[in-house]
Amino acid sequence: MNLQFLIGVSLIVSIVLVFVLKRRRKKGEPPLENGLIPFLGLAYQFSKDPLKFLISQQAKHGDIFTVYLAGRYITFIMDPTQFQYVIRHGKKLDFHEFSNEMASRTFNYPRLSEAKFPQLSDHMHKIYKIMQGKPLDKLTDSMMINLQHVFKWKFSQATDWKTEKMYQFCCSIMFEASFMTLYGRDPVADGRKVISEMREKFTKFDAKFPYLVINIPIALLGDTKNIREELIHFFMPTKMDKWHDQAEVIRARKDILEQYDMLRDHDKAAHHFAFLWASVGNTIPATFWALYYLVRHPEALAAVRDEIDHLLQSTGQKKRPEYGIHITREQLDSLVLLGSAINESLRLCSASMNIRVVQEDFLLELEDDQSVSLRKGDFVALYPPALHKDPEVFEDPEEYKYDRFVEEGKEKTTFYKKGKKLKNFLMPFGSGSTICPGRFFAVNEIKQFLALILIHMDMELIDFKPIGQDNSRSGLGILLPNADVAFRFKLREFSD
Ligand code: HEM
Repeated sequence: MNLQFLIGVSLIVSIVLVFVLKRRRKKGEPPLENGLIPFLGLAYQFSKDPLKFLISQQAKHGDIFTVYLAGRYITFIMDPTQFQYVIRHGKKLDFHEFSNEMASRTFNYPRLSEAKFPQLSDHMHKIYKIMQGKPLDKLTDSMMINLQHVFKWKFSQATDWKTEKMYQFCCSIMFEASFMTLYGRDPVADGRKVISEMREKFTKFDAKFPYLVINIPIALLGDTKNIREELIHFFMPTKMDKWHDQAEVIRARKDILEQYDMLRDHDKAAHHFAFLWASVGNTIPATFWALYYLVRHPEALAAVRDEIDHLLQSTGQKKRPEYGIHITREQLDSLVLLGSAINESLRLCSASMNIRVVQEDFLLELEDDQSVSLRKGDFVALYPPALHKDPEVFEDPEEYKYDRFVEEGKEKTTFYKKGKKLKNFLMPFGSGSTICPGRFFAVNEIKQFLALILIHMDMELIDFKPIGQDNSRSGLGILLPNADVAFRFKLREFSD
């Protein structure tokens, strides 16, 4: 038998199998697209350009449809006026099962099963409150101090133009300052060297993160397994015990993890590593896009800088080279133009898919007496980029408008679809009970970074060629740029 014959036979068998075994749509269920390739279904078409693919399915089937993607049936709800009906069904549409499995596999700790680790998941979620409300003030103040340490160390000499790659630049500053704010530092070892080693390994791990999430065996991902182990080892309890000035949220996580004898030191360290990923994995690219768009749009940069300069004046602070700026959380909140510029860049670069797993067969009731039958084990997904790029909600959605989220000097929160005011119009942080617990801190960090750099630096792009987005982590959070971009900066002249 020759090879061509064998390939031909397997192809025919696969097509017959797909046809015989393919799922059929039942009454009340959404339109179904199985695709032709066994197991993969339409995964290839989806991964090439998720937004384009989903919009084409929407044009074909309407706002709700089910697609077979890499072994999973996923029902997409495309109409944002219906999102709240999915979000409020926390029990029948659960996220934790999915995230727990995915996170334990990706970061290499045992699954948080109730039988083995009673209430561990609950305890961990309660701790997230320490990143909101009053405790956020302390975290924010500490970030400001650490950011200024890094700025002073890196830029005191930048009196002449200095050129750097912008993503690298944002990554090194945000990684170091966020790490020190959350985890503190070892007072004896050369903290800066340790953090920079960790950042290099983190960047390598992060590049493979999307493959781990979709369950590609780590053995096929080159050196990733060793790098992950090295990263986990940074957080072994014996090492962390030596670090001073840890944030309350990290101390509380350590205390909780210590209460579970079934967890090995390695497992505890892996949990800390997972939290590190959550805290910088999206914040770094989000910071990059926020800075990139501002530097690319000088009128936006000037307006935002003006707002910050006014705040400094009104609080009696002067821009001085010694980096002693203090901006409280309330003052950060009052910077509406800066907040709007950040929201606008999040609108353009965030691609976090909100996924829920259907816990039992049930009828999901939607607005206007609509309903849809869902099957146990299927996924339900909201894909915010379709909302973020919807011209009915955001006029000229491909354009960067730094003041899109400002109205009469205040934050604008009124956006409409089909004449209805949307409850969820910007969703970079997920939604409902699983919404990102670090979102307020994240926005504050980015504001602080931008405020400091606008106060202290003049900046210009060197590469004017517009950059695109790397779609490989589409569905997982903030997209990375598909290339880094050179820019130059120097210290602004300070006057009395
Ligand atoms: C721009 C920056 C950030 C973005 C876009 C982002 C986005 C997200 C998203 C989409 C989720 C999943 C929520 C869901 O699917 O419903 C999430 C979860 C999470 N985020 Fe963030 N995040 C950011 C920054 C942060 C920061 C700074 C921290 C901590 C300091 C943090 C901590 C977490 C944690 C711990 C979870 C998991 C929550 C759970 O266990 O349910 N995030 N984030």
